[in-house]
Amino acid sequence: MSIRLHNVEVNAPDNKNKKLLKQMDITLEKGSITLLVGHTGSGKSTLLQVLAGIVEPDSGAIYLDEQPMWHKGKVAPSLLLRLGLTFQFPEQQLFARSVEQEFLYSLRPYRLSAEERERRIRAACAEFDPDGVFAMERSPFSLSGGQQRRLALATTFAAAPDWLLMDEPTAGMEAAAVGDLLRLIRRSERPMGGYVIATHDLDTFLPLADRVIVLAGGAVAADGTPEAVCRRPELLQAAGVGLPSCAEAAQALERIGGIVIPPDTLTPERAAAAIAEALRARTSAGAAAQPASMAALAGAGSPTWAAAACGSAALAAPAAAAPAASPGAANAQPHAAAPLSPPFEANAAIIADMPSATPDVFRAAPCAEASPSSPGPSNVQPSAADSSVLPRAASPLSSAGPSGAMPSTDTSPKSLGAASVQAEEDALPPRAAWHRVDPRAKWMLYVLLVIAAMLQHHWTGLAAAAVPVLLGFIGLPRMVIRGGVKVARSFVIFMIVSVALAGLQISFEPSPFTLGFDTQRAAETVLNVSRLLLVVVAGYWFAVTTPYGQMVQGLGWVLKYLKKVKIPVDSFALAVSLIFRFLPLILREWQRFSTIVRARGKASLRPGAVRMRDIPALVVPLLLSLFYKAEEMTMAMELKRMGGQPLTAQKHMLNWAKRDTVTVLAGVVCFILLAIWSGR
Ligand SMILES: Nc1ncnc2c1ncn2[C@@H]1O[C@H](COP(=O)(O)OP(=O)(O)OP(=O)(O)O)[C@@H](O)[C@H]1O
Repeated sequence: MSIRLHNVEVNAPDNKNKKLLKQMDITLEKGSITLLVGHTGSGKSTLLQVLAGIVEPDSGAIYLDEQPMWHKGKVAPSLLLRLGLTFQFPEQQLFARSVEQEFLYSLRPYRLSAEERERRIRAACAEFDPDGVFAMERSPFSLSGGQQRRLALATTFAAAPDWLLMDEPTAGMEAAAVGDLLRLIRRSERPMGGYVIATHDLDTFLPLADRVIVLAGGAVAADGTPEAVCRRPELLQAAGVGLPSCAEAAQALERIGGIVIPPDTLTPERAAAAIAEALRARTSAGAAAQPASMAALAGAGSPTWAAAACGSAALAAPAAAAPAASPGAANAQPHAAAPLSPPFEANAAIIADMPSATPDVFRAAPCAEASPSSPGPSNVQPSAADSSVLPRAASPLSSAGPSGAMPSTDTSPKSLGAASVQAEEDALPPRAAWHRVDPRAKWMLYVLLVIAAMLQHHWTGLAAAAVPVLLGFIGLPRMVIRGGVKVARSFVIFMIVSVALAGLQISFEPSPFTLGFDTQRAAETVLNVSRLLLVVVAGYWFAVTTPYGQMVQGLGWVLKYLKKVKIPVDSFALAVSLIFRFLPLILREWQRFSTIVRARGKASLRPGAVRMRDIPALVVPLLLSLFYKAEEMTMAMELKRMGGQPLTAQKHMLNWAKRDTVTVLAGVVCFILLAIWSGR
């Protein structure tokens, strides 16, 4: 079973001109372990969410076993059941009242027998909870961060999906837990799918992987075996990834000790073997510079594994340097004499084709090193030794067809640098014009429009009052407008219930009782509640166009005149601004829960939707988030006051401009017109 992405592109939800993923053409073959690496913000999590059927591509298509994943904005549950995603932060995916409920929520879509469920929970706990902290009745929120990460992994592993997609699985985990996870991945057979792991932890995962996809600015910058990618350290560095420790140590060894070993010895054991072999070759060639090299190596604080590997061979080496006389010693030439030993030149040439080549190129690379025609010794990059050191599944790349081809992106370090600068520019949030307006002007506009709306007693007046409010949303990101529609939709349900109750007439005479509906009273209620709806929409506009700090300052400024007459306005300002701040928070929490329901509950829903039956479960995490946020805000407020400057006095941060005067004047004109209208 394969996952295939064909020309997949994903736009930022709030800015369709910003591409989070560009032209992704990737095939992940079954049995494979693929790493997604890249600078922070390069698109790893987004790609994982696309693979998991959580984010729908804006263009292109994704196939699971050649079946299109998305159909009319949804993914079929049968496909979702084959995909398991662990999120970057465990708190993004845990929500239940107890550890047991977490497991049951993940396993429910699989409709297992009670015994099988029990067996899987026990097996997962045995793997991920060696200390026995997962008491079934315990709240997941009482676990430490690392324990939460283990629980998140345990619930996903218990579901045993074909494809395990893990976002930074080792973040916040101690070494022992990382070791447990690696053992589990190595041990598990995965005939139907594979692993895709987004990570910055190259040391841990490179030795395990079959394939590494390097992302930069939302595009594939390099794609190949771990060894092939390590042989192009400049690509990794240009993509902002950094090098695994072994590759760094190999560079240091060459720089300081003049000892060349391949940069793709991915484990300490392989690196040590390569160093020992290089030293043996040098000794046998009569080279004499080793003691000096070793002293330099030790003085430079090189990794202890390198020093240990050099150990006795170094002491036995002759004192005088000698040119590499035999072909077997070619790899031991000092860097100054030969910047790249012959095998490295060969590799560089092969991998220089990487961007436009198929993954076959990367498979070919290790073989090229061992080619009999190669002037270098086979011990430089022991491809045969690779498999003996780290047994792994047959490389999925060996069967990669044209669909696995990499996009013909220019991945020279220079262009990657340019791509990351471009990506940073793209990442700047779109500045809606309203964000630049002084919050005091927005407060005044808001108050004027709300009072004008409340003055209206007829539908025409209310419709006229709605016009300036709705005009305020022009130019705001689509995501914000969608959020507003959601708020309004919930309010409309409240309206329908209110109107139905207001119009309902129950009379008990004559007996038993008669049921009627007073349309006039219902119509009055519709008008009243619609006025309220307009106030809510205006409040939402104000909240989404005003950063929190500005809102508090603006409100403080409005209220400071009351303060002069000894009215305590600080707490009022805080309370009002918190209410505004919580609206977007609730929307965000809703989005998070929708993601959990689709990823863990395997619900075939459109992004942003939540099943009715999951709503009770949403209440607890929502309240918790609100409490956390409130606590954070309280602390921030306290800190701000520590300088002895109350919030309401921060007027100097605000800057009144001509556009603010125009905004207030426009509000005054609207207010006067609407007030006249309401009096007709
Ligand atoms: N909902 C969103 N709206 C706008 N931009 C977004 C959204 N989600 C992600 N992005 C942007 O998309 C880019 C890729 O984000 P993503 O989380 O995929 O990166 P990443 O490689 O996983 O980063 P990290 O290593 O820090 O987790 C970032 O620039 C991020 O700011």
